[in-house]
Amino acid sequence: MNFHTRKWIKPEDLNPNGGLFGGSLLKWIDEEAAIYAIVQLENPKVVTKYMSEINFVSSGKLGDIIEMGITATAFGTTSITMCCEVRNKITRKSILTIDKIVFVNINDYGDPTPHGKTKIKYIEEQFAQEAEKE
Ligand SMILES: CC(=O)SCCNC(=O)CCNC(=O)[C@H](O)C(C)(C)COP(=O)(O)OP(=O)(O)OC[C@H]1O[C@@H](n2cnc3c(N)ncnc32)[C@H](O)[C@@H]1OP(=O)(O)O
Repeated sequence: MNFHTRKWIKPEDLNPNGGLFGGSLLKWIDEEAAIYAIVQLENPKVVTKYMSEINFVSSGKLGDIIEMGITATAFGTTSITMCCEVRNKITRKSILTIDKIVFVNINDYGDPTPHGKTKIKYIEEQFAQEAEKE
């Protein structure tokens, strides 16, 4: 799993007890998963359909640097399924895991639409292929 996006935990991200607010984390994950799905399916119109159990493994605190990792585990006809882990960038301690996040590829009317993708696209491979064509 590649960990791309990093966040620096700031005062506005905390809950009243001083730990990282779970709602903030989920908002970041939903956006991260949306971006991942948009890139993989090559369509900006994707929606969150389903999230499995969310395991808040350990808490984040003020000043922590965390990183989010998402990877595709299955490509359906109109859907893409991903798993997610958030961890402390310095200690590598796991903060959260989600086994299954499903996004659906939609058309202009909001209806599920086949995306035609079957495997993970790696940006490096795409650049290499484009360079070969030139
Ligand atoms: C990034 C964001 O903030 S998006 C905002 C939050 N999300 C939303 O507002 C989405 C609201 N939901 C919807 O609009 C609709 O439910 C839709 C368009 C996503 C799907 O409509 P549905 O009628 O359920 O579609 P349908 O039954 O054809 O299923 C579509 C795909 O989702 C999958 N799916 C449906 N329900 C589930 C579920 N509970 N769990 C896992 N996958 C599911 C199906 O298997 C199908 O995948 P496939 O084509 O790869 O086999």
